[in-house]
Amino acid sequence: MGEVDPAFIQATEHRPTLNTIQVEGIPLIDLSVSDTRGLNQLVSEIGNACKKWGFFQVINHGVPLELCTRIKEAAKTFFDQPLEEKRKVKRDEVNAMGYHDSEHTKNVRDWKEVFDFLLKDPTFVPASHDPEDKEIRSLTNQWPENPPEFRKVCQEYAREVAKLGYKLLELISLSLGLPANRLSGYFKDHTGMLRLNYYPPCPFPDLALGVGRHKDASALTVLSQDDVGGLQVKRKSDGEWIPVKPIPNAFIINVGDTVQVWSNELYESVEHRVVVNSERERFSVPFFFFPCHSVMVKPLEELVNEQNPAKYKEYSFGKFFVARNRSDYKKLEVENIQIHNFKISN
Ligand SMILES: O=C(O)CCC(=O)C(=O)O
Ligand SMILES: [Fe+2]
Repeated sequence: MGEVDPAFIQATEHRPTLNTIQVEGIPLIDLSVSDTRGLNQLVSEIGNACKKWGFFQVINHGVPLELCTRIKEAAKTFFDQPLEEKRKVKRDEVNAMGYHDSEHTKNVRDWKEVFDFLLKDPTFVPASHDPEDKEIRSLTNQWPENPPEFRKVCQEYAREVAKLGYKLLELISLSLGLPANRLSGYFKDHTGMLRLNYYPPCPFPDLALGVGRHKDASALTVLSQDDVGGLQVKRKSDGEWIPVKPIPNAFIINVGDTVQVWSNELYESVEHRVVVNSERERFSVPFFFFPCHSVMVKPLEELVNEQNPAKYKEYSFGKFFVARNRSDYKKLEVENIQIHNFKISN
C-alpha cells in the first residue's frame, strides 16, 4: 500500500466500523395497490417509514428494470476509461455538470468519482449564493462521446425515475394529511439532478468513506444501487449506523432537507454515508428531486399552528442549493451551510 493521501482521512470519530451487524433494516414498501391493500394502507406505511427512519425501499415502482441495468453498465463503461477521457467532460465552478473526482463532504475528500447531469437542460439557478445578487445562471449538461449510448440511456432513465419522484411526492403529501398535489407546484421548473456514483476499491476502507456523513438537500432522493452494499443510515432511535441491504430491483428513497422543513420536522432528513471496501467497485445512481430555484421553503401553513409553531425560517431554495455546492471544489475553512442554520430557536 502506498502513501495514504491525508485528504481522504476521516477524523477518528467518523471512521467506519467494518464489522457488519445484522439488524432489522429500513422498511420495504410495495407501491402497488390492490383490493386487499388499498391506497390508505400504502400511505400510512409511507408516513410511518418517513417518521421512523426517513428512509425506505420500494418495489413495484414502475421503472423498467432493464433501464436500471443499462444505466449501471453505461456508468461502468464510462468510468473504466482513462482519466484524460473522463476529464473531457470535467465539471468545474462554471460548468457544474459532468465528471468530477474530488468531491469533499464536510471538508474531507470522498473516495469516489461522479458524473452529474440535469433532468431539464438548461436548468436555471442563482448565479451566486449572495442574497443581494439577483442574477440567474443557466446550467447545461455535458455528454461524453463514449460509450455512444450513454446520453440516451441516462435521459431515458432520468425520465422514468422522475415519474416515480412525482408519485412519491403525492404519497408523501397524502401521508401528511394534505391533498396529493399539494407539493407538485414547487416542481414545475424543478432543478432535479442525477448522479452516477462510482466507488473504486479502496486500500484503506477503515480510514476513508465513499461519501462522508451528510443529509440530502433535496425534497426526496430516489437511489438505485448495485449488489455490493455500502450505504449506511444513521438510525434515529440511537444514532447507530445501519447498513442498507441491497434488494434486487428496489429503489431506496429518503426524504431530504426540503421535506423536513415543509413538514415542520414531522419527517427528518436523516444522515447517511457510504463505506467502501478493498475488493469490489460499487455503482449507485441517485436522483435528487430538487424544487424550482425560486421556491421559498418554509413549513407548510396547514401543518403549523399555535401549539406547533414553525420551526424554520423561510429560505430561498436556489440560494441554499448554490451555497451547498460551493464546498464540492474546495476545502472550506468552516462547515458549509446546513439546514439547521435556518432553525428558529425558541
Ligand atoms: O451511493 C450511495 O448509496 C448513496 C450516495 C449518496 O448518499 C449521495 O450521493 O448523496
Ligand atoms: Fe446522499
